[in-house]
Amino acid sequence: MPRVTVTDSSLDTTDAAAVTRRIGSLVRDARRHRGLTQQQLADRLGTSQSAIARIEQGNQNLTLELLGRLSAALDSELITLGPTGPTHLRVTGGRPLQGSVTVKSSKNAAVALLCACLLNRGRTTLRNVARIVEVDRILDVLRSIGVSATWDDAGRDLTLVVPDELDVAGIDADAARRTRSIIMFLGPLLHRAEVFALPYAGGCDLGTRTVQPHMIALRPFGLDVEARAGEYHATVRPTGAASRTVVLTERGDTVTENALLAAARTEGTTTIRNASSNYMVQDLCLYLRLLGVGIEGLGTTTLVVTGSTELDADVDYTISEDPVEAMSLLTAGIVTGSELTVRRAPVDFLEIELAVLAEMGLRYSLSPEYLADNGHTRLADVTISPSTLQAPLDKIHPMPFPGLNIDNLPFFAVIAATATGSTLIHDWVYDNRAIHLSDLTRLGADVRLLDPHRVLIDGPTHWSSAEVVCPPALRPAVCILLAMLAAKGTSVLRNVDIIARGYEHLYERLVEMGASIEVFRD
Ligand SMILES: CC(=O)N[C@H]1[C@@H](OP(=O)(O)OP(=O)(O)OC[C@H]2O[C@@H](n3ccc(=O)[nH]c3=O)[C@H](O)[C@@H]2O)O[C@H](CO)[C@@H](O)[C@@H]1O
Ligand SMILES: C=C(OP(=O)(O)O)C(=O)O
Repeated sequence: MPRVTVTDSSLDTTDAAAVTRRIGSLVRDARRHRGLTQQQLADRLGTSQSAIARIEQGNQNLTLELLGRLSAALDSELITLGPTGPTHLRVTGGRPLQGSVTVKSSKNAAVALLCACLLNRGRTTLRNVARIVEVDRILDVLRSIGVSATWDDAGRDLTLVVPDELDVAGIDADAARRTRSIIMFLGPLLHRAEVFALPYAGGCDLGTRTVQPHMIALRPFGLDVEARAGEYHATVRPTGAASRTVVLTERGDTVTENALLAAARTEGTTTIRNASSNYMVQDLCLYLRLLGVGIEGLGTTTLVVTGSTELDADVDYTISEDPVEAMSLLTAGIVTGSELTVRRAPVDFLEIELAVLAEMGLRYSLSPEYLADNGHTRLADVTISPSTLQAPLDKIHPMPFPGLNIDNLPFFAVIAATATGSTLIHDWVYDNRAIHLSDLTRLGADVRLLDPHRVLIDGPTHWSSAEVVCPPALRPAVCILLAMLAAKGTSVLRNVDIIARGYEHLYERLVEMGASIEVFRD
């Protein structure tokens, strides 16, 4: 959440009216972020709606006392004295978890759908949106170009309305540069402007992640992109073709989504070959169908899209459950030897993972399947029991869906460390993700990096507590936390802010299942 930071020097020089206006806009953003109306915030403060309106417009003198009450009412620090430090965790492990936990909706579908709303002239309501930093970053970017985004009172459903004219030049470049998903603005924006610029895409530190497949995929739609001075400079020259075939050079998830977003508002038929059929792509296809886009081949590697230049529908879409969250929660239970139920697990996208775990000796049962609220994705409750695990005979490696999900691969490292024998984990996809797994040695695991893509893990591990700085990558960071839950004694995980990029209330939910995790700052 943005906040005003007051230092001695800024107090001397800052124009008071400008600060009041800035705080007013922070109050408005924080209120909307919490899904509150002005009246609801006024009720919390015991004041009137018109007083809140004045504060938000920067027309109200603000005392420190009032700021404190506003911060408390919004559960958000609006003003800080000096820079705030990073967040750390103190984890006392070595005890089993118990009970049940419900999987939240996926980060990766949420970001795709937030980009997709740019195609719709009507209202988009996304339901069951995960409250994670990655969503906030895309929302910051969308709002900066003029999109209205409002949370409902419970803060779960998000309504997006896109204006006729977007202010692409006013884009919040800071927020944009911190997410890779900004690359998915190319597909929708190519319908809106002939020339535009976007900041370079960022994201986790996983080594080089190419954007070239996106450029190749969007060329048949007339998009030409030149990367210079930290920006993608896009030029669009409509091709006039009645139909087109896009052959993806990589079966990537976001590149498939970009091609879908471009095809959705392009008249005629687009055939996308070597398409990813992963979970976020399926969520996106289901949403686009609600907008009136024809899509055949859902769940396969050939998608045939019948687009329309005008997409104007008021739609509600409920984002499906996150297979990577489900895998994270299952891993928490497995490595702590727990009896635990993970509810609403999208088994559609966990089948290989569960089959590998069964081979390793995991005892688990599945409830009868039921459908997610999107009416499509198969869910089940997975109950795991304490099990003695053996290393698998073959290496564990990811493949595009329906293979083992690359984002689930790091969790197999922690699980393999608890199993007897040697497990080879081969991450052929990312240059830098496997490297972060060697941090598990700090907690006693025998993890050998054979080369940047392969780690050999010998178990079982006698976990020991340690102090570790969080790796700068989301999944490996969570893996270290889960290993700390397995390790007897008190561990400290430093600089955990990255975890909030993709997980909502992870620590609180683990604590509800019996984990001992304390959040602290320096
Ligand atoms: C927002 C989002 O949805 N992010 C997901 C998406 O990122 P995203 O779609 O951005 O993934 P990338 O394009 O970075 O692809 C991941 C890596 O795999 C390589 N590659 C990919 C496909 C292929 O057929 N061949 C190949 O070599 C790419 O060169 C790259 O190095 O997909 C990744 C791979 O599933 C996931 O880790 C990310 O969580
Ligand atoms: C790599 C990941 O995401 P992103 O594409 O957002 O960096 C991830 O979710 O693990």
